[in-house]
Amino acid sequence: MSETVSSLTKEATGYEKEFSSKSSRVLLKQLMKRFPSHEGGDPVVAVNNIDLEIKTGELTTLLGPSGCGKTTTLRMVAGFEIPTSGEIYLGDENVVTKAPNKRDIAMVFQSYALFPHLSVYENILYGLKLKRMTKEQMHDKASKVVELMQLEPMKNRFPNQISGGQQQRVALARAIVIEPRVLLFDEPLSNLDAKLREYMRDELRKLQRRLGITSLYVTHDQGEAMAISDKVVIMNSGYIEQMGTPQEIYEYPASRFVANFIGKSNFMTGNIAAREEEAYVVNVKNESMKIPNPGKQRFQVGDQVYLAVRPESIHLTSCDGQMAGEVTKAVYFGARMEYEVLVNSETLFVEDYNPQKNGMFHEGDRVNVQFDLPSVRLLQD
Ligand SMILES: Nc1ncnc2c1ncn2[C@@H]1O[C@H](COP(=O)(O)OP(=O)(O)OP(=O)(O)O)[C@@H](O)[C@H]1O
Repeated sequence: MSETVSSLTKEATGYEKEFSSKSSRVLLKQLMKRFPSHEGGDPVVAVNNIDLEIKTGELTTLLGPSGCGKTTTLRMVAGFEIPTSGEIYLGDENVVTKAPNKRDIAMVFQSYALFPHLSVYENILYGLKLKRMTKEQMHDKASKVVELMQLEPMKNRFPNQISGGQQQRVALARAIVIEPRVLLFDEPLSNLDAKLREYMRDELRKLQRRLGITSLYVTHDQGEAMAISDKVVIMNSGYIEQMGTPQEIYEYPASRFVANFIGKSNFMTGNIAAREEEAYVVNVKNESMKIPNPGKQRFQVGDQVYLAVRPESIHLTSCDGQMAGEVTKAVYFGARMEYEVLVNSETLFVEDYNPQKNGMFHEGDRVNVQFDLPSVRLLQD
């Protein structure tokens, strides 16, 4: 493992200067993919008229449950799948009709897809053979990437003689050596164990930032998406549910689907009782709560809404609170406590990240529940 954990991104090698001028934005316009049904039923709409822009140098992640259309979108950008309709721009050029190898894109796969009969160095050199270059230029570029990715000690080994993490670094080196305009990642870390995965995730992000490569990344792992992305795109049944920075998506989810997909959330139903300049008054069961309005929502009096409350935005106290409840479950995790609390016949999930200071409660305890009102979100669906 020592070779694997040596940093991918040591001091600048000068390579990044050559690279950065090649980056460019990706624009998807009304992109759609419909697959014919295999069993004579309705066709499958895998991607449903999506619009998406990935700015130059940004890393955007497609995140969503299995079957939501992430991989199909990525494959259309790569040119492996032909869209039913819509446009794909790389820079200012619509590349929809271009073959994959003419798009100036490189892809990193979950399976690494290295050539087993070629050494690490030959694998990296391989992509350059398709370019019009002298041997000297090819070796110059390959050597720079070997240095950048710290693959020198293993450059003469074959893929089966290095670890999974090292193989993925070679796959990444092979992708960046051709200096593509755009880098595509299809669940690149899924085959690695949890610790290495986290390490590689951070290294990959550092490298991507340093080289400024416009990147589109597919994962179903929300932690990975939050950690590496400039923007996260949440997909659901072929649609884009929401896109934004990780913080926007977490703090301002646009729907219950997003609030539940990124992190956990409690949902309580309520009715808008009054609208004030800076807040909504919402009736929840027999209580009334004043929720500060962050300015993005427009509800009318009488509207039914869902109050989305993150588990860490609910505090338990033995003193004053907004509602009374009973602890039905209490689990100690050291750095945090997790509780289930029965309030007005609904169970709320609560996390306390400072239990030593805030005090611990036990199953059966009567508690008062305090909501951190500025972080409560009102959602319509
Ligand atoms: N070649 C195909 N023929 C028919 N249907 C397909 C084909 N490829 C994908 N689909 C369907 O299109 C939908 C989207 O699939 P896609 O692989 O893009 O989802 P995904 O979000 O990447 O899922 P996962 O996380 O499981 O890889 C699914 O319903 C899938 O069954």
